[in-house]
Amino acid sequence: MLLLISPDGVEEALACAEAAEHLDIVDVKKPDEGSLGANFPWVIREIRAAVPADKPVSATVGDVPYKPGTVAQAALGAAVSGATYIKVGLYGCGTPDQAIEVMRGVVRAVKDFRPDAFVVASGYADAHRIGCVNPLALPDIAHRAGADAAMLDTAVKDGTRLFDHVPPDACARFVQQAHAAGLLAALAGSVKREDLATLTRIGTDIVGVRGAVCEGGDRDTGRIQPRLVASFRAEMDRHAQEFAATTAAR
Ligand SMILES: O=C[C@H](O)COP(=O)(O)O
Repeated sequence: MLLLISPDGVEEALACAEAAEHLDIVDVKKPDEGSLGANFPWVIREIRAAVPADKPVSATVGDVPYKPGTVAQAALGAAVSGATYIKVGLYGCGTPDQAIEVMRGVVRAVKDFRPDAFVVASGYADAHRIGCVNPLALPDIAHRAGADAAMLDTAVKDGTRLFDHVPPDACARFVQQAHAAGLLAALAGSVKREDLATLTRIGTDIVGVRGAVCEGGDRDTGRIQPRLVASFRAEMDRHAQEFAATTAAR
């Protein structure tokens, strides 16, 4: 399982760079603009320059409206700024057809510019709270749009977590459907260390975190700490080893 960490700016990206050996993807975000809030192009550029070259930089395009042209142009902006993972939160899409239309525009805009870029279609585990597309439709949406991964996060950061809204069995189906479509499955949403056993068992490819690696576990007032990134990674590795041993013993 890959570890994606979401800094809110250059200072936290430097903390990620310090912990680079423990993480896989640095995900530029602007949390005060929403769960998948988009940061400025110059911040993406500065973070790309600050993070070791072998670590991919991801950028969120925002909690986007159902405006396919606007979103495609924003996604290209993230790619031009140096992100190679482009994440789109389909906040304003009420139906799978709307979400596919938005994602098709993003895939074309990004891949025309950079064919090896990795496009992530993200829905929200707590979609029922904001009236957006069913989270379990994301693998099919991502597949039909030509994206590379389907993701879930939570829209409302009020302490509720991924599994409060989409229980482990449903997340397992999400992962299976993504894999059946040839996609990676990424899961996030106030994930904590105690969720790692389940995320490992169900075959999650990428886990996204912020709060869990911030001081005090607080994604808003805490700052990302390299030592928390290292200990989160150690816990991931422990679960991966335990899971491998259990599977081998069967
Ligand atoms: O993409 C991952 C998100 O930044 C998750 O943030 P969170 O762990 O604070 O919910």
